Amino acid sequence: MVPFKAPNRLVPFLRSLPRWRQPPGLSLSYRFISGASPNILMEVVKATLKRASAAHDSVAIRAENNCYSYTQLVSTACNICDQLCSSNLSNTECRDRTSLHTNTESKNLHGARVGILARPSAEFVAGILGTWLSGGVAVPLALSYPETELLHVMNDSDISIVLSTQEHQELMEKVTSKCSSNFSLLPSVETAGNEEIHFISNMIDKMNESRQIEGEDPALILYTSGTTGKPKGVVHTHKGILSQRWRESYPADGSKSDNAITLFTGVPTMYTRLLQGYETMEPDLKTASAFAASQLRLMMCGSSALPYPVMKHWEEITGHRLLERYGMTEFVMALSNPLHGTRKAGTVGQPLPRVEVKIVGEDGTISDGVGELCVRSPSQFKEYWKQPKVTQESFIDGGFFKTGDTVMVDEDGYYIILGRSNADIMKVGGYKLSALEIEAVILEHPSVSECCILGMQDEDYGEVVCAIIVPVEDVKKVIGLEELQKWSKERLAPYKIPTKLFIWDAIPRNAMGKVNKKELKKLLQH
Ligand SMILES: Nc1ncnc2c1ncn2[C@@H]1O[C@H](COP(=O)(O)OP(=O)(O)OP(=O)(O)O)[C@@H](O)[C@H]1O
Repeated sequence: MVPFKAPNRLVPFLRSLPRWRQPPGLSLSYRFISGASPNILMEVVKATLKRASAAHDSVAIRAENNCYSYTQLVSTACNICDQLCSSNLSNTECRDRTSLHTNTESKNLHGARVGILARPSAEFVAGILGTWLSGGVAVPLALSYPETELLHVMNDSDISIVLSTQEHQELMEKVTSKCSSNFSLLPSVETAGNEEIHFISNMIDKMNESRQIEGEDPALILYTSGTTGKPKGVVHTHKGILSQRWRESYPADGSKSDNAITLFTGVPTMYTRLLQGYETMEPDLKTASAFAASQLRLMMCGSSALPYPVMKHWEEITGHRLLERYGMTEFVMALSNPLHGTRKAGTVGQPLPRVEVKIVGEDGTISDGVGELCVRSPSQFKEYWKQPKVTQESFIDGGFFKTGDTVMVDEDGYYIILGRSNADIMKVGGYKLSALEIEAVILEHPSVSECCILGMQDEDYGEVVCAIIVPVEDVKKVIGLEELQKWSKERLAPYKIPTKLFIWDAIPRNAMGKVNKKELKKLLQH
């Protein structure tokens, strides 16, 4: 459980990266400059540059046992910017290819898309910064994507150039050649000298004068996980990213060193895997791992429902009650259990500051019961890339985004995610059932390791409740349908009890550890 290295003070732009870009192994520290006006060139980049200038030696990123200073990060980003602006981009109006060092304003990719494929590393962060410096729009590419998925994202977002590291060079050269984009190696982040420090302060002056990029301009295109269909490109603006800036929430009381790792965030599958790893450890390693985890300030979880047994087990071992929250690629975070106060299992807490929510019933009216969650937030995306119709259909009056998730609010005002309206809400003989509710109950069974509930088509009932179960390893007796029904009967209403059961070795999951239920249904129905 120990090997994760997590951010202690997060640089805000990293918060905007997809969660598969923030796994264990990457940590960074941050002290941010506040009070900047929101409508000038790339506030996040500027703040990082300022930080580099004011405290060039302080650690910006820790990854894979190395520390990288702000100066190292920024000077590499500047090199990348140079590299991008001097590359021969086929579909980019790169007006001027003069050196960035001599003329910042004339260098601009004018919103050309730059794909970035690299492990979570200083190079990845420098790639994002360098892209923004050059006036490009960053499109992070998932390492786990097979070639077809990469091609979908690259063609869809019309990527001009892909930045990647040597280890992925062969693959990416092949893929880029198939979609007529260019390939370029990301330089490694290395030590910078005093000249660079001088250069950085010049850069800040130049950027302060510049008005090339406005807050409303696209900064990032994040592709959704593709749990419910082909991944869509979610366009985030510079202004939207800025609105996620973390305040100085970590008190500078000297109780922790600057380099202390204090925070970890993961998806439920990561915690499940960490717990599985923990179970196989020798006692000494178990103790050391549990202690190290207990020293963190905060541990969070999101992206799909956190099974209660995982939450409970994690708390028993590390002392951390996981803070569960709810977000989407489209607006990053919206609902969260509190930092201080009660973290209620099975809920995702309440709206974060400046986030407004509505629950809309099937008849389109505002409901205080069960309905679709609609969200309006300052960190909201601008549009789906090249999908104006889908974008338009995704909002209701007043600019509230339709999440497609069915929710309800409990007696304390905490939100409960009942699931994706089109995949997790089953219609069984006139009842509407939440697959997530049933999964949560079955996961409590001691011989169940993973569970997925699906509504399978049925002539009589419309749908019937079907369970796919992965048994815990070395279980003496694999659970059968009879035992499953007995367990469920004591905990669920009769119409929620599964009537079909599949026992599998593993449940297929995407890069985010999520199950594509639509695909699974198709598979099972054939
Ligand atoms: N804490 C949570 N509990 C339950 N579900 C969650 C939680 N956090 C996020 N989700 C689910 O994840 C969804 C957002 O995921 P994301 O933006 O990564 O794309 P995706 O929905 O998985 O993929 P796609 O949009 O391509 O189908 C939410 O709409 C919600 O269904």
